Amino acid sequence: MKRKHDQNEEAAADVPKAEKKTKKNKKPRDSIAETVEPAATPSNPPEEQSKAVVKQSDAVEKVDKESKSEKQQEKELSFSELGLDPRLVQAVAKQSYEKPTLVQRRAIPLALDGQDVLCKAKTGSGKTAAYVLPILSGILKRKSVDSAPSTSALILVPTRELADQVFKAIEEFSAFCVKDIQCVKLTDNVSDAVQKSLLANAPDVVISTPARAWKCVNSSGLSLDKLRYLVLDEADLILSFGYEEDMENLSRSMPKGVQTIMMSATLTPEVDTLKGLFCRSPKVLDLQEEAGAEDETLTQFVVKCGEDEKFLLAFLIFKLKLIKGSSLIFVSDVDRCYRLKLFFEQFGIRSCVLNSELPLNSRVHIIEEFNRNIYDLLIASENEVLGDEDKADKKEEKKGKKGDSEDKDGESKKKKKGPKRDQEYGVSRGIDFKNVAAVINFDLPTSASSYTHRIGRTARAGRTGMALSFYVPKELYRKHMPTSVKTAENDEHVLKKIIRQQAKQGREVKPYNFDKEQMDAFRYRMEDALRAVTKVAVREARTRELRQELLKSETLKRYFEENPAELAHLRHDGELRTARQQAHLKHVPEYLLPQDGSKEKLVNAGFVPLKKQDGKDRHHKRGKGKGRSFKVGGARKDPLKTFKVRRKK
Ligand SMILES: Nc1ncnc2c1ncn2[C@@H]1O[C@H](COP(=O)(O)OP(=O)(O)OP(=O)(O)O)[C@@H](O)[C@H]1O
Repeated sequence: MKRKHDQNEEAAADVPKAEKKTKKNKKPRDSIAETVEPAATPSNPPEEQSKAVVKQSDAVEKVDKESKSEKQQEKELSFSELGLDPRLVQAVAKQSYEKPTLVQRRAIPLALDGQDVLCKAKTGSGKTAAYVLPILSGILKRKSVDSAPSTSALILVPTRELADQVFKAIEEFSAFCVKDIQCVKLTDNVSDAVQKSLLANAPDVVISTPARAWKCVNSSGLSLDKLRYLVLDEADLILSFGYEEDMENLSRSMPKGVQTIMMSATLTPEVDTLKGLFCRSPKVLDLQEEAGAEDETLTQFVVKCGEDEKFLLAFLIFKLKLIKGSSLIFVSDVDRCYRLKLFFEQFGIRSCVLNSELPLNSRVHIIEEFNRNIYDLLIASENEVLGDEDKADKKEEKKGKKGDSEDKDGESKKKKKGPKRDQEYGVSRGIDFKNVAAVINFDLPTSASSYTHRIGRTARAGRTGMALSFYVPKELYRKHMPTSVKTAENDEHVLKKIIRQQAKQGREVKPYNFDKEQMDAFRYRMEDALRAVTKVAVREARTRELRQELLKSETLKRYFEENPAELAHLRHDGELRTARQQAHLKHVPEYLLPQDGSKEKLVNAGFVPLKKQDGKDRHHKRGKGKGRSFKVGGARKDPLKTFKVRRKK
């Protein structure tokens, strides 16, 4: 792919690096002192020297205080101080956003100033508002002097789900200027004629995936002549979704002087390529590090376990309700979604499934319902559609050939499977799942960047959250064939990359050990349930759900459009019942439960592991009836060290 790099751009891109270097190397006291007062030299008499030292330290303190208060002041900035249109500030207040987030404080003024911005900020940090608000503000300003309709902004996103989400955000932010902002998304399944008519009135903002956008530009449905803003949201993913050609075509159709804003959770070579195609000397905001560990609201754990133990752990965690709030469980492929759902069904644990096979309407509805806390458990698959992001990791880390070829193989297989599924689907990419207490990587992703995107679904916008990932060590891989997945072969290798990448961001991924003895008491139930979840049952479940969802999605679509209230009653977490039903598994007998009455939750994160193994045997077994019960000792303040389960009365 050709790049339009010019020297200016490269120089501009280097600026933040240089700034960072000076920031890192700068010892504030020394360097500030040098500029404030000359250092004592032999020519200065001793009293003068001591006066100078006193002066120096006074001055240093003053500057320190000033820079602290500047930072503090910046932190306390309100939306109304950012220079946005008052109608937008009003809409933001309606959303109950108290203060702008870091990315909003930094990006909004630059965007309002007309600068190209390339922004790297962590997932869930509020990037959508950071570009939507200044663009809407700019459009409103233009409209106050020129009301002629024209498409001013094109927002490109990698997935349909993300397009829906951005569309909703724009609807909300333009609540007080509805007449002045027309927004259209091109990702709905409508005929070309309908799409043309939507674009005929030159809506102010167009949201699309690159493929749709190019199709419309190419067919003259979408005119970019008056375009003033271009946004590439989730820029790191756009090329990995295979939109290279569309992006190149679009870049050639861009009029001069378009202001480009690129948002990304990671800065990959793909982002660099897009920067070359679309940006003029962008201001690069690397806010990932600046957000720093102090703002960290996410706790990350990894659990080493065998392939079947993943099912055992999941059963324990959800049957004993060890997580407070809703959880998003990631698995490696669509079959796995249904295997886990049917497994949960055996124990009466309700869950719903989200994957690329389901119709778009169902997917959107499932996400909406999940965000309304209707479901506690959502099982999602993503990898079978998106293997490509591994490339970025590999380019970055120049890994061994073996791993590469394996992944490429995997990729090509994945691509062959492609046509059946929606290539524009993406669960962990930019979708704003609200109030997710925990992300469970039931199957570890195949790359560190995928991990970043997955865990970004929790701990959003300052809320707390937890990520718990299972990984299978080499020696346990393929030791339980019915539950084995191919991706687990590289778990250890991927985990190393994940830990390294998280460490770069000042985040720690802590190992966590469950008490095997406690787990073993539940093992036979897990095995019973797994035996019932046969390949045939999984296949049937998959077909049945697809049939049901198609029915819900298509046949009922019009009805629900007319009766939106009824939509609330359409659930997606019903039992599929394709596996042998074992009623006894739905109840956990008392003798299996811990003896003490209640259970504590992990502070703010919602998760209470069974027991932390720290080498000391802190639990006391007690004989009781035919089963075992246990009491966990340890500090009460640390919920990681204790857990109690409420007995059924
Ligand atoms: N200033 C704010 N105050 C409170 N909540 C906010 C603020 N800005 C955004 N949010 C909320 O934070 C959540 C995450 O925002 P958003 O989806 O824009 O994040 P993001 O950085 O784009 O994440 P991702 O990289 O995963 O797409 C949303 O629910 C949004 O409503």
